[in-house]
Amino acid sequence: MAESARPSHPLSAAEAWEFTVARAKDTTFFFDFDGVLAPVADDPDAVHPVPQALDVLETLAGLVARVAIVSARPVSFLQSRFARLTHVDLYGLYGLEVLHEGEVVTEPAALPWVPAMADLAEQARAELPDAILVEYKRLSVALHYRTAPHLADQVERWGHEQAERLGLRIQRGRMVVELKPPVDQDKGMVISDAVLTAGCAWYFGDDMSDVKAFDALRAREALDPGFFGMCVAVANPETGAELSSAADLTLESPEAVARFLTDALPAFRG
Ligand SMILES: O=P(O)(O)OC[C@H]1O[C@H](O[C@H]2O[C@H](CO)[C@@H](O)[C@H](O)[C@H]2O)[C@H](O)[C@@H](O)[C@@H]1O
Repeated sequence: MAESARPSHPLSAAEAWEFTVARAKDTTFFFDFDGVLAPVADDPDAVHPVPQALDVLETLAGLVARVAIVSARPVSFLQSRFARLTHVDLYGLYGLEVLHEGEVVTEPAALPWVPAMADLAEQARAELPDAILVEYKRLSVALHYRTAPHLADQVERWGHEQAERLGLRIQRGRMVVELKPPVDQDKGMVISDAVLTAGCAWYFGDDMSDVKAFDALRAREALDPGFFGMCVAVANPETGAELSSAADLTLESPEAVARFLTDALPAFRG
């Protein structure tokens, strides 16, 4: 098929698919994990991707240049959830970790922060109310108030004090405050690097950290008139409005994401 000019935004899903299919081998698909491939639940450890997502990601990876999951979860967690996907790349902890040739590679500048993060997780468990779920992720600590939303301000205050004391950065998310090392890495930087040689990329996200990934696609489009970026939001009651307003398209749920991709597969096969 002859290469057509990049479609302009706003555009319909059908227009976006048509353009993408025509340059499939030059296209990367990026997915956030929680809220995009997996439904949100009270316990972060109990979360699994929707089964239909596993099949469609693996199939898609055989049809396009690359499929990658870009998550705030550690790579080890993603591996446990996507063990049977052999052609999907994994970025963890906002890109501080990447799975490369079967090995987890960690950003060296972040490594000295491991002991401080372990101590911080212990301190959080000791000082915050029991209703706050403390998730230790080796290079960050997430403080979850989903089951105790009335404690949001207290968690926010505590997080700020610790960030100031230790020189950490704060990332807010859906009913969560996360403390991270002061290392320049975020989903926007992951996407900027990863699309340097791509002609087309899609990003599916639902949370505040995904806005930077959307911005990275927009910035790439502004630099390169040949590049096409498609930003897809997944609806939710917390950050949904902000994500939707920055997106080209909004889907209702992780199940809808899997359906949306599955429905597009026949077009890739001509
Ligand atoms: O970048 P992501 O893969 O989307 O990770 C963002 C955060 O996701 C997880 O928290 C969210 O999902 C939990 C499980 O459904 C939910 O309980 C919580 O309220 C959400 O914020 C994860 O636990 C965090 O570490 C990530 O930062």
